[in-house]
Amino acid sequence: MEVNSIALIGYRGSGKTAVAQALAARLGWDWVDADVEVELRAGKSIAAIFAEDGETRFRDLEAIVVDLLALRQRTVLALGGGAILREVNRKAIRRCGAVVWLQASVTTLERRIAADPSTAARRPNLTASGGPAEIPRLLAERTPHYRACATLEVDTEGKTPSDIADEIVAALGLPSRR
Ligand SMILES: Nc1ncnc2c1ncn2[C@@H]1O[C@H](COP(=O)(O)OP(=O)(O)O)[C@@H](O)[C@H]1O
Ligand SMILES: O=C(O)C1=C[C@@H](OP(=O)(O)O)[C@@H](O)[C@H](O)C1
Ligand SMILES: [Mg+2]
Repeated sequence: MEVNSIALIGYRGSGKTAVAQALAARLGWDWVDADVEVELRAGKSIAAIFAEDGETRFRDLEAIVVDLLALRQRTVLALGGGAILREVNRKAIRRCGAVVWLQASVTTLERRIAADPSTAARRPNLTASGGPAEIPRLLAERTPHYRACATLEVDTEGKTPSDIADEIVAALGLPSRR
């Protein structure tokens, strides 16, 4: 099957947003971030949606956005880390030509999340503990879903987003502009 769209999945901090931009530049495609689209629809940040309307409202908006974005052609789609939680989203994601699971260790995820200035607005606590403590359990819970959706798995440890974009282009056999 010809690959005419790519979805990036993986835990928070795996690099979906950063790699989507690098990958789209290689391919001459558009890129889009599901979290940005949710914020535009809600007219507020993800942290504000969680605080004022609750996580379920965020997940409902995310499902609408995923359904629409999965129809795009020549687009790299950066999903939120929890987009794979709903079966309806997993079905939509599988409609993309390729689904790439970006992987990193818990330590690396923790470090990237803590250093990212967008974390305060985009990554509210998902459990009562919140913070780094929730990562190992949620990653373990979500891993079967990432695995079930992915058509390609990429280890991001020690690689830059640019390296990772090159690796994906090569693995999918797509023509690169570089
Ligand atoms: N391969 C990488 N190596 C080092 N830092 C990275 C890498 N990928 C992403 N980052 C950084 O980690 C943070 C989270 O990346 P982001 O792309 O927002 O992840 P995600 O969208 O999967 O949550 C950002 O500050 C980003 O610049
Ligand atoms: O893992 C999650 O459930 C979430 C991940 C975030 O996206 P990133 O994976 O881009 O950080 C964002 O969608 C929201 O905070 C929920
Ligand atoms: Mg992101």
